Formats: sequence, C-alpha cells, structure tokens
Amino acid sequence: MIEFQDVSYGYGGRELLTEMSLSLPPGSFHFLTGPSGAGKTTFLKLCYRELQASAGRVTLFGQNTREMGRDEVAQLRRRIGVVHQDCQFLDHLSLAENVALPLTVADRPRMDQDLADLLAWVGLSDQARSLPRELSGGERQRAALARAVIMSPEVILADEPTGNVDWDMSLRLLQLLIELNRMGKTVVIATHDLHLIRQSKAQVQARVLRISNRRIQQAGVDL
Ligand SMILES: Nc1ncnc2c1ncn2[C@@H]1O[C@H](COP(=O)(O)OP(=O)(O)OP(=O)(O)O)[C@@H](O)[C@H]1O
Repeated sequence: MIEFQDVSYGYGGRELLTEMSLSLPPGSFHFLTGPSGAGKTTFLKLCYRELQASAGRVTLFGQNTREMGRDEVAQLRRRIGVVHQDCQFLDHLSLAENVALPLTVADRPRMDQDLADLLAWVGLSDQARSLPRELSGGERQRAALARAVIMSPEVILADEPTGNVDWDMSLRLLQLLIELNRMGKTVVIATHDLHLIRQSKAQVQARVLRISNRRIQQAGVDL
C-alpha cells in the first residue's frame, strides 16, 4: 500500500532521512517513533506526497508518486486521511462544518446522518455547533480525527494525535484509531509516547518504526 525504496529526503541540501526501504501492507498498524526533529512529520509527508523524495521511489497504492499529475495527487489524497499535529480549523465554521469540509472541497454531497454518526463515534455530538475556539484540546484532536476519516480513506496517518491531551484522552484516541484499523484501515501513528505504544499491544498487532540517525528501522517489541 505504501512502499519506500531507498528513499532519501533533505531540506535545503542537508539530508534528514537516508535510504529508507520499507513496506506498509494494507490493514497494518504502525507506530512511528524517534526523537524530536528526527523526521517523523517529514516521513508522513512523504507518505501522502506532500513532499517528494530527493532520491529513491515512493509507491502509493501501486503508483510511483513521482509520475503522478495534479489530478492523480488529488485523488490519492482522498484515499489518505491525515491528522495533522497542529489540528487547525476554520474559526468561523462550526465543528460539524469543519469536519465536513473535505466533502465540500471534493464537491461531494454531505449526508447529515453520516456526519451525525461520525460525530457520535468520536463523542462530539453535543459540540457539533460549537466554534473551534470553544473546544478543549481533546475535543479538537477528536474533531481532527473525524475530519481525517470523513472521506472514508483507506489509510490514516496521525501525527502526534495525542499531543497535549491527558492520559485518559490519549487512550480514547488510541481506541478510535484501533477501531479504524479493525475496519480494515491502514494506520500509522507518529508519537513520542512509549506508554501509548505499550498500551496498544494487548489490542492490536502493532509494529514499531523508529527513526534514528537519519534511518528508519523496525524497533524491537520490548520498548
Ligand atoms: N520546511 C522545512 N524547511 C526546513 N527544515 C525543515 C522543514 N520542516 C522541517 N524541517 C526540519 O527537519 C527536521 C525534522 O522535522 P520533522 O518535523 O520532520 O521532525 P519530527 O520528528 O516530526 O519532530 P517533532 O517530534 O518535534 O514533531 C527538523 O530539524 C526541522 O527543523
């Protein structure tokens, strides 16, 4: 589903990630760890073709990303839901409108019942009409997750989805991501939180990728 072959990437001529080769099969569940600044967000950006590899080949859904035109990239993005680290929303739109925004942008009809079901799933039915500034950190994170999955993507990439929330909320978010995986979605979660990774082990067959010294490796199970 997502394949990297000898992929390198750098900013401003300085190499950050070197010769990464890996394959994320459909339906897999991966954590991505590594120190701050190691390149986790950069790696995720390569996975949804926000960035292009400086060298090597990234293949998404069987297609070489280097050969994709603008329309193909747009189609690709609909198959990948991204929960961004900073979860930004449009301030003047309600939570429900923000969550439904990808449908509007893609010119797809908005099914009110589906939206209501999605908000109920993330526990935000009561906040549907709230403005983003009225939401707590945990509510924002759950809204960002709902927005990432509203197009029914096959892959979910979550960048520190439990940053700035307490442990109970982290577990709740993890639970939602595990549920998505049980529905067959491929999930990648970038996180610093090793407790969260340990916590997941009883429930999901998670693999751990670690970026260290510019390289990505499968980490051992005993974190
Ligand atoms: N657009 C950019 N231009 C130049 N350098 C960048 C850019 N984006 C990121 N970097 C640098 O690349 C390095 C990796 O950044 P990245 O955000 O991928 O790391 P990260 O592992 O996700 O970090 P964190 O855990 O702190 O979020 C950092 O040193 C960062 O300053």
